[in-house]
Amino acid sequence: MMISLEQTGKRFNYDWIFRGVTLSFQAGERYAILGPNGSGKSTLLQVISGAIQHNEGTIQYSTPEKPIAHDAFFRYCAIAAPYLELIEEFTLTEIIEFHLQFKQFLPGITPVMAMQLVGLEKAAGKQLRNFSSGMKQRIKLALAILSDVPVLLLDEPCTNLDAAGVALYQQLINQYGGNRLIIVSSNDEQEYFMCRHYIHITDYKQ
Ligand SMILES: Nc1ncnc2c1ncn2[C@@H]1O[C@H](COP(=O)(O)OP(=O)(O)OP(=O)(O)O)[C@@H](O)[C@H]1O
Repeated sequence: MMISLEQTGKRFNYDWIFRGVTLSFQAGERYAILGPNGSGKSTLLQVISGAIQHNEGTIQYSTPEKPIAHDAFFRYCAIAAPYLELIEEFTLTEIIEFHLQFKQFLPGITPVMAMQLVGLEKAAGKQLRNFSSGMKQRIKLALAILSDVPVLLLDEPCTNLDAAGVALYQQLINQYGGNRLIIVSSNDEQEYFMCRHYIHITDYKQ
């Protein structure tokens, strides 16, 4: 999967958050979107995901075989982000079952394994409303990283994680990141440790 932005810009009301973004995200590569609080990292990631509409320029998604329509891209990507809420009424087992109605796990990964990989197997029957914020973040990461999709979009992936949680995140990426396109929005090196390409959002302020 390749994602190409050409002179892409996003504004809220009269404020341009970024303009003139011309970038190509290549299959198998790992990118970090960097910048201070409020600079627009998360907005750029959401524009890339198609969750919010850009105001100028273009975004194109393609595989080596064919272009991917904007309204089909969601099938090819998994997202973990602070603003994406889990359904609090579900138990951990139920949220995994629900997730698997839309996305498959990587080959060989079972729901029980997914829980074990993030240290939550004992909480299988517990309602998510009773999980701590760090436990919820572990679930979001497992659901995203273990999904069998070619693109991972991670917004501040270590939000609410303690040191053990950060280590788990890094282990999940190392073990299951594979040859996928990964884009991380972050200002914490522990979150983008695996990235070789850096995008500084402040380069796109006009
Ligand atoms: N829906 C919206 N309406 C108006 N302004 C918005 C909206 N969403 C974001 N913004 C503004 O866009 C700017 C960029 O926000 P964004 O969340 O992308 O920053 P960020 O770099 O991810 O910040 P942080 O590091 O704090 O997460 C901020 O000034 C924010 O207030």
